[in-house]
Amino acid sequence: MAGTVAHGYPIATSDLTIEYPPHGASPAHVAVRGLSLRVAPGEVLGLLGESGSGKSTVARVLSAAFVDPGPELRPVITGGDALLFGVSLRGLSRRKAAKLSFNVGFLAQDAGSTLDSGSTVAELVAEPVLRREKHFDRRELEGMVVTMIDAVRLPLSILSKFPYELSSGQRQRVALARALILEPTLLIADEPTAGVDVTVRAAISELFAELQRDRAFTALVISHDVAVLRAVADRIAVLQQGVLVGLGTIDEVFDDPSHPYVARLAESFHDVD
Ligand SMILES: Nc1ncnc2c1ncn2[C@@H]1O[C@H](COP(=O)(O)OP(=O)(O)OP(=O)(O)O)[C@@H](O)[C@H]1O
Repeated sequence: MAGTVAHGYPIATSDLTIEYPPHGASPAHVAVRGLSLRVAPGEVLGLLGESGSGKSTVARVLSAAFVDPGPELRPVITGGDALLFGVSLRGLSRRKAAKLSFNVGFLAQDAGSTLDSGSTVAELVAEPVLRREKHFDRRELEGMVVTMIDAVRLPLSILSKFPYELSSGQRQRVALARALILEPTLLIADEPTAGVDVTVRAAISELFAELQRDRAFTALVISHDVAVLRAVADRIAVLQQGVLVGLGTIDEVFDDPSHPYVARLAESFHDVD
């Protein structure tokens, strides 16, 4: 990619360096260094790496135009660039951010377990639409909510329930419905199976893959779980200590690991196979 960033890709980063500025007694911290990636339309790229490797930092930078993580968590691009649909995220104007937000959905880490406990499922799934357009036609919205609940394979009887009345898998399905109701062309999903019982993780991954096939959205899926990425991702990017150490299909990356960390990962993965 030689330093230039391609236009038209849902996600393109070029030599991207991301830093957390100094905060109180903590010095500045470079969390991602020189990351160059492209995600093609309709592709699902999995971002894999151990805890602290920089996965969430990438997600935060890519979604910063729509979700402000708060001053302590706000990472800054200090080198290279990141583009969404050809729009640079460095010095993004409000107008461009608003325009991008029509195309990009974000599924935050723990989205299922942080649903507002005072709202019903119907209200929770309708909320992103009403946030964008306060006076959206109620009848049409009801139809959209029902379609979405059906799409995430939940029974309609769940619409009047509150999050605490649901299982972890059901809550995560509600979170997915909220992320997809605005029909984003790009979805950034940070650990879509976090907070979900181990027994239903595979079901959530399969549901994600099915929804992606039906709706053909592009996605960046962050996970430390190879099984999740095997179910949903076309290619994976492996991060270690903020540096890209592997990129390709899962088999390409693990069958020919050019980096010792990836080789170790591949070994541990084959052990459990
Ligand atoms: N708000 C912050 N201020 C300073 N440093 C931070 C901040 N958040 C994360 N970091 C540091 O940046 C690095 C990358 O963290 P990040 O949360 O992106 O990792 P991760 O791969 O998503 O980890 P996990 O899988 O545990 O969520 C880590 O070294 C972490 O300590």
